[in-house]
Amino acid sequence: MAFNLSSTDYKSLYASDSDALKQWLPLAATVVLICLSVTWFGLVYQKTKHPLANPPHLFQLRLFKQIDFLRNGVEILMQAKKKYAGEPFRMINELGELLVLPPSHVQLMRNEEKLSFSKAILTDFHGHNPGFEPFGLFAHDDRLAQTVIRKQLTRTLNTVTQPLSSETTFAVETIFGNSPDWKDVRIKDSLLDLVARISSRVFLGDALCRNEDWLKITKDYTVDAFKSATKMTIVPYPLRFLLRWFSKDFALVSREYNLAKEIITPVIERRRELKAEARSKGENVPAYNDAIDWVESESQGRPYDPAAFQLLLSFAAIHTTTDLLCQTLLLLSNEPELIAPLRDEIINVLRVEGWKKSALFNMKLLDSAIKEAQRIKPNGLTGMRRLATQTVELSNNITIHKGDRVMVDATSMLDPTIYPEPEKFDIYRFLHLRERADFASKAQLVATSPEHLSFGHGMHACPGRFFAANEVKIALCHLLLKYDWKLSPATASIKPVVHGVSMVVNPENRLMFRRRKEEIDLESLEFN
Ligand code: HEM
Repeated sequence: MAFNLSSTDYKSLYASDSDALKQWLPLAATVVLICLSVTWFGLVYQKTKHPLANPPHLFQLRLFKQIDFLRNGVEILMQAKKKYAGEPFRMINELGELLVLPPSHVQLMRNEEKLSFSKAILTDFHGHNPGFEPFGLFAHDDRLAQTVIRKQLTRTLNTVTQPLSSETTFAVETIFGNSPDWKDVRIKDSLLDLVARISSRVFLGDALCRNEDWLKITKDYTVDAFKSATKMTIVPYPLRFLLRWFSKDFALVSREYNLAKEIITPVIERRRELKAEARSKGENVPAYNDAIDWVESESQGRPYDPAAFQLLLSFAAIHTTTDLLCQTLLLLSNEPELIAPLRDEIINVLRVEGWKKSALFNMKLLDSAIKEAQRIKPNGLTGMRRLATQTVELSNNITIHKGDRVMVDATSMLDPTIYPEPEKFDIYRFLHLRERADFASKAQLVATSPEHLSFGHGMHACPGRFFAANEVKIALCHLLLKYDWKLSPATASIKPVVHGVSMVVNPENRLMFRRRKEEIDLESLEFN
């Protein structure tokens, strides 16, 4: 999952809540002055020997470096990478201090149990606060969510193709309509709606996936939680408790969490009743093919928080998948001649195989195009976020101290020695790389490697990537066969919005589309 916000979100991040804080300013100023000196000395004289790439000036607040990083992160990272060639270095990013390991260290740290992804998320998203329960669940020792995704969702992927495709039919028609005339749309909004609807079909079943209140929460929670969490991070530690009481963003996150509970709890209670009733009558216990049921069975009666579980899925899945789908469609609309070979492949495969398990696997050019879209705009230039839960000695004498936040330099995805002409969107790139013995195992969309870190790598590599890959492919089958696409004249550039070293599709980008007659009826295809 990539944890990114749009430019609009960042603007409001620094704008709101100032009124409530004004009355606390005298106290704040005193505490800040004390923090300031402590922070500076703390930052510069660290226990670690790794150099700090962007140290604050004498008595400069770390907050200013964090804001500076949001604006100039790419430059700071690239200069540090050059200066400390191949060596680890520290950097102040928007969340605080970070140890950046060079790409050569990916294999050393990928399966290190003392480097925890979920604890990093728990810390960065302040998961102990009310409304932030999903992040607590994320980092729970029993790893319930990770297990449900690995054991249930991924293993039964072929059984969700049918609901995914059926819901895509409904969602695409609702969102894009059937007009043969060209229309213009802010594409990210439309695709966010599409992904929210079809993911919710699999996560919550058919009773809730068209519930507008839920659809709003599943889209908004991630953005609002991210905003509040970042705000919490940039406020000095001793003042954070004030945000909990006075921040409107915090109140919003709590409201969304409570509303999610109100929506989900009755459905779960009803299902539990129906199951108990069936058991008592000795009848077949009703089963549902969705994440509500999977987590019920995986938890084996242990108490867990269903709303937190669903919001965790929303957080991990909705914006990340939207960004990838949107990036792929933008790049294709920028060069519409690339759409024809993809359509041909989709038609040829579906005509022979229908929606059978192997069909999506056999759309190899589509797979390559999506992976290439992900490579050309990685979700960040650093990856594999980790928190050291204990001190770790990597085998090359690098010490990572307990409590260190660690990431890896992920710029390999744009490295011309690995990917010639890295700025070129070559939809055949990974298809051809499948034929190279040294790259064959790394060339599929779901494969992770040090050369392509968009889904991370190692023991914490994204467990939802198999589902995300299928979902993006199914969505593209519908979107490419049913519509023509081109850039809107209102879209001067499809460059992403960059904050720090994170990159997201520009939410202002617009596309034009018109209904075309699809060569095959996607609704009438066989599923088995
Ligand atoms: C294009 C879509 C997606 C992208 C780009 C993405 C990316 C990532 C990344 C980069 C990580 C961290 C991996 C690491 O650091 O090694 C991650 C972890 C994770 N992702 Fe995804 N993700 C996507 C979709 C999904 C979906 C659909 C789900 C759920 C169904 C999901 C669930 C998770 C979970 C639970 C983790 C934590 C794994 C752990 O704690 O070990 N992701 N994802």
